[in-house]
Amino acid sequence: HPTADVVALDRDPERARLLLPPGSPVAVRQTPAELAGWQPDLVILALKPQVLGAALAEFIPLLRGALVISVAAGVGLSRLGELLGGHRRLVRAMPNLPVVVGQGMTTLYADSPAAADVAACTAVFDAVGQSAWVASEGQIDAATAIAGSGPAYFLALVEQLAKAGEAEGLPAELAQHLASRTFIGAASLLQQDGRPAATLKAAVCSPRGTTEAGLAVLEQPDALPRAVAASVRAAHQRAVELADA
Ligand SMILES: NC(=O)C1=CN([C@@H]2O[C@H](COP(=O)(O)OP(=O)(O)OC[C@H]3O[C@@H](n4cnc5c(N)ncnc54)[C@H](OP(=O)(O)O)[C@@H]3O)[C@@H](O)[C@H]2O)C=CC1
Ligand SMILES: O=C(O)[C@@H]1CCC=N1
Repeated sequence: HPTADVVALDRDPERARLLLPPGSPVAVRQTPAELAGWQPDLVILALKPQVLGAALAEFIPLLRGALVISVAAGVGLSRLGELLGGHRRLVRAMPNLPVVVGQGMTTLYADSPAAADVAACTAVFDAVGQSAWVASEGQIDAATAIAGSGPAYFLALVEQLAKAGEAEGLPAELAQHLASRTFIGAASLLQQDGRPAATLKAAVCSPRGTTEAGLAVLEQPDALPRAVAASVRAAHQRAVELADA
């Protein structure tokens, strides 16, 4: 936000500065103690679930009065509240990696949040893509398995498509280029056209053509449908496990 004072805390401030664009007004500090006396309105905790338990105590003095957003996969509001000394103005967010190019999809949940807090969180995550609030905390873990981890699934498919292209006789570099441009093109089409994926998929299939032949294999119940369902189930399960990490 152009008028906000933004401070990034990172154990390695030099590395953090390298992530900021030249001339960025964001200040970088190493420890919460360096911000003693400052009362931020909004704090985003972007630590791994496994380190939250050990790391959060030193943040408690900084957070008084702040709206706190955690992006940690799996870690529930009740545990976050305990780790933050009973802090209650808490929101769970699950963004995804495309936030770095302004195309993120973030899922949000809080227990009975104030309207102003909903508006503040929505503004933060809409600035880097789109956001959606879910009705129950459990849905955040399911959304993590879809949108949080999802970019990696699609990128894994691009990898496999490129490998398959190579196996069919294309040069490796060309196969990679074809696979990634096809992925980007299909995603742009989905975005701009507005019709559901199933409808656009049907538009690619010429009667008795090549796509039908490919999909007949890919969409066998034991192939893509099973692999995707099992992968999402494993990611969802892992989010639930991380609650106790
Ligand atoms: N990657 C993704 O696409 C998404 C990740 N998330 C969530 O974001 C969080 C971060 O994940 P991710 O960015 O992938 O992980 P990273 O390991 O890249 O980032 C974790 C950061 O926390 C720092 N850190 C570790 N221990 C401490 C500590 N004790 N005190 C202060 N800082 C510490 C790490 O520093 P150092 O490198 O020095 O260890 C690192 O900068 C996780 O909770 C994850 O669930 C949510 C949505 C999507
Ligand atoms: O892999 C993870 O645990 C995190 C959460 C969603 C994406 N990355």
